Amino acid sequence: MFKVLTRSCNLLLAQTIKHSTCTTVNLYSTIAAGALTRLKMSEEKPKIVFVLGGPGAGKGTQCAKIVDRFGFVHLSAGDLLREERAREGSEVGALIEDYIRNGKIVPVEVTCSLLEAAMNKSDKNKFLIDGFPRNQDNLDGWNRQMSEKVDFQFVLFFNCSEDVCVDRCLSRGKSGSGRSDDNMESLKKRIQTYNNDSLPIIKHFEELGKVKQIDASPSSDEVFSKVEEVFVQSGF
Ligand SMILES: Nc1ncnc2c1ncn2[C@@H]1O[C@H](COP(=O)(O)OP(=O)(O)O)[C@@H](O)[C@H]1O
Ligand SMILES: Nc1ccn([C@H]2C[C@H](O)[C@@H](COP(=O)(O)OP(=O)(O)O)O2)c(=O)n1
Repeated sequence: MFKVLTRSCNLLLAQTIKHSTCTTVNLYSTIAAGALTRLKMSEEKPKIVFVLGGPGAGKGTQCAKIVDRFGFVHLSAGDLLREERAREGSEVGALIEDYIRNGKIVPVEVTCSLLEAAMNKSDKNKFLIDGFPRNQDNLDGWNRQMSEKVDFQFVLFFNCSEDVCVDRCLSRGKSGSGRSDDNMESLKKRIQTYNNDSLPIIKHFEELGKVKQIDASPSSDEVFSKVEEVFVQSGF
């Protein structure tokens, strides 16, 4: 993401130009101009879209389609937490499992660091941040650690009734998601957390005029046609 290497190459090229013959200077100038353009592009802050909605609303499903159509990188906070939980030697694995199983939101220090590391690993400049920020702690941590480093675009909010969300999660569990929270007991807590902690965050972004709301109850292709409109209208 942040191309320090490009900067060094550029300096090297500038020094080479100083000590070269005229023809070589022209050649190197052209290369240097290219390097400069790349440097300028790489210095642009990454564009961020937050993707929110109830558990099972279809966030992951729609993100996969947005990646294919618009070239975003999909970073799911839940997936990153599950990966970290499964990583051998992780010091926070047990903590993550406890939070996930009980439908609670993992402290932001863990989640935000995983998100930042995943962004830094990528050479792309457009990110869908799925399932984050999910409570005030998530939002405050993001504002402290990341908001200055990114170019926030909007919140894509998949709105869906509780019954549809529950049905989708239970079917996902039955068809072998292997998730320790796709069961009725965890779901009750996840929905409570969503209503109490996540909806106020969506409301906060709404007050800032930053929410693009989509009805997530139709088929996934129908939902995506609305998503597509939002991204095209937003210049992607
Ligand atoms: N529009 C839709 N209609 C019916 N089922 C859907 C739709 N979108 C997603 N699903 C299914 O519902 C489940 C939850 O979707 P997922 O994208 O994993 O949701 P989330 O990321 O919001 O938890 C999955 O099994 C998925 O295949
Ligand atoms: N910002 C986040 C996102 C997810 N988590 C944890 C708690 C959530 O219940 C689980 C699962 O989240 P995920 O986004 O994968 O799934 P659902 O939207 O709930 O279907 O991960 C978290 O602690 N903090």
